[in-house]
Amino acid sequence: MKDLQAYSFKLGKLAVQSLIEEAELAPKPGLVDKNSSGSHTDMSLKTMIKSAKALETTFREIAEISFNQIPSQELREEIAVIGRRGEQAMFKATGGVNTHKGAIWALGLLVSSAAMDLGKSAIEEVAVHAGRLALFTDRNLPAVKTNGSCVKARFGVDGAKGEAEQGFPHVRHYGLPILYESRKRCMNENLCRLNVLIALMAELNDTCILHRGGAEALESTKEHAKVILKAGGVSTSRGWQLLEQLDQSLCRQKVSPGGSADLLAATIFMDYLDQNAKSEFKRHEALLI
Ligand SMILES: CC(C)(COP(=O)(O)OP(=O)(O)OC[C@H]1O[C@@H](n2cnc3c(N)ncnc32)[C@H](O[C@H]2O[C@H](COP(=O)(O)OP(=O)(O)OP(=O)(O)O)[C@@H](O)[C@H]2O)[C@@H]1O)[C@@H](O)C(=O)NCCC(=O)NCCS
Ligand SMILES: Nc1ncnc2[nH]cnc12
Repeated sequence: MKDLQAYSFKLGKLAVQSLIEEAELAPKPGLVDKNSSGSHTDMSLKTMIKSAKALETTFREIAEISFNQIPSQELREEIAVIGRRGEQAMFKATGGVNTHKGAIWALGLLVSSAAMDLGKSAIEEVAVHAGRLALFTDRNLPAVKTNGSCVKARFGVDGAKGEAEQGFPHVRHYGLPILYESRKRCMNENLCRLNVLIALMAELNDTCILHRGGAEALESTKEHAKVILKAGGVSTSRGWQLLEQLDQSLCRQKVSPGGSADLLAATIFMDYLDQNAKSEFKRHEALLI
């Protein structure tokens, strides 16, 4: 019982910390960061931080209810209730602004999965189990039109739901690998995380970009992000210059890669889980010597 409470508390803190670190990271093209509000007129870094902090209870409750469970219909619907309460807490904290809806979804599922076995699984498995949970239908989902549902119907993309149901492939195949590869190249952590964002933007069918800018904006954003990666990433002077140009271009179009920002937060969270598991393993090894 003590383990459960301590681990749930930790997961809640790590999820919030990941959201705050994502929000602060700068310069992020079109997004809110510590330098500017990007393409947004209704949010600032202050709003993002307030929103993130208001979600700690949500993540902790999701962790508590997921302890010792396996992905199931019942658990899926239980965390949906908590997740929707989290959305209300977010709207209350931000005065009605949608800062973190996609992040509540992604991190909620990942927290649930991490809590199922108290951190004994490798992070790959955490993402895959989160996907299994997402595959259960939430029978209480209110039938409301969302930006995501309209865009998915119009452009035939998977969106946030599909990303989760497939076990977060963009986090596993792009986010985490580029984070590790950038660290090997001895970049500072800021640059490593900016590279993660760019790698996600190069591949993701972000429904936020599609909603505000259509298919043309999505394609040009992906292409521009790919050129940054080809230039060696944001740590090269050419890559940095291209990053600044991308920011200017997205702000001019009032387009924002909110889905990529959520998956950056998910990547940061998964990396913290991994570091946590490794330090626990070392602690056990030391006890055995
Ligand atoms: C399954 C849900 C995610 C709902 O799905 P739906 O398809 O209805 O999607 P949306 O309501 O539109 O929200 C999805 C948000 O996910 C982010 N996102 C976008 N593309 C992707 C992608 N390819 N992969 C992963 N994630 C993606 C994105 O969130 C960020 O942007 C938000 C702002 O977006 P936007 O809606 O465009 O902005 P608004 O201000 O509202 O409008 P405009 O200003 O542009 O006019 C911001 O919040 C970021 O987080 C998408 O917005 C899920 O939410 C659901 O079913 N929840 C119910 C509860 C539940 O089951 N919870 C369980 C786990 S806790
Ligand atoms: N930093 C950010 N700016 C705008 N929208 C976001 N959604 C998630 N993170 C965001």
